[in-house]
Amino acid sequence: MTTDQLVFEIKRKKSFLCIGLDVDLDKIPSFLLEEEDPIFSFNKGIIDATHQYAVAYKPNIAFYEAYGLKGWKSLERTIEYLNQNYPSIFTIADAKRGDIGNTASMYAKAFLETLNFDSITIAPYMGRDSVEPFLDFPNKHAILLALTSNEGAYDFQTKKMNGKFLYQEVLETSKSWKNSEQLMYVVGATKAEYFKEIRKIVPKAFLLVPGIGAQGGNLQDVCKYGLSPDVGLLVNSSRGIIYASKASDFAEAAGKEASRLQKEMEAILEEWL
Ligand SMILES: O=C(O)c1cc(=O)[nH]c(=O)n1[C@@H]1O[C@H](COP(=O)(O)O)[C@@H](O)[C@H]1O
Repeated sequence: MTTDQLVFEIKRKKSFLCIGLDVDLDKIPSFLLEEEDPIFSFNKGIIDATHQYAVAYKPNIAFYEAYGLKGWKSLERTIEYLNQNYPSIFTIADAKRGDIGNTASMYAKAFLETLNFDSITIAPYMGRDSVEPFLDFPNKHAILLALTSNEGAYDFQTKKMNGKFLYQEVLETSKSWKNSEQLMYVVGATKAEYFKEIRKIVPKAFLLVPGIGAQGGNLQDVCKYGLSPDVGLLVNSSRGIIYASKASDFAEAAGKEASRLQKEMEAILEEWL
């Protein structure tokens, strides 16, 4: 999907909500465990109940790899279901990959071609050749970890290098890479005080913002300085939506929580656009 198409969908749906499909078999309703593919059944329920409120879905690959071949099959079915039934939804493989060039090319093929996601999250610390293979695919995107939502973000990302924070160096340097217009960046909602500086470096780029809900980040704080002229935000919630209820009404409860966030986003967009 092109960035323009994503912006169009955000304006059409009045939403920049991304829903994280981080499925844990210990947390889904027990009746689903009797199904042939409980993870896919859960995802299908969540997607069907929330798609009108969201513009993106982000399965975190760890939650599928944890279940071996079966988990990988569930991931494959989930992305196929999204691509076939909701082709205007932006899809993110939250895989946090990063390796030397020829290996990066195979990761890119795996997620952007074989599984056919629109984008993938990437750890940028191996540098240019570890990222550029993901940008060789037209209309696909690499989402670089810039300033992450976790406490450990302060271990390296806010350390100074050449007088700049490491996350600033990631943002600035990556702008010079081939096809850099296909880059997006992860910035945690728990780091809202950094958005003003970040927008000075990447005024237009899309930011994927996890950390609202379960991690305590706040949508209003993110939007204060995080919005770009064309919105430029995808705000993710995983546990806060998909486990809104752990009973048989899980899909309905997820729909309600997604709708609540969409309405909050609509009010923000009305003022912004
Ligand atoms: O790349 C990510 O999506 C990510 C980056 C980051 O800085 N923090 C972060 O929480 N994430 C992911 O975003 C999701 C957050 O989930 P919840 O805290 O349940 O909403 C998880 O899949 C995390 O792995």
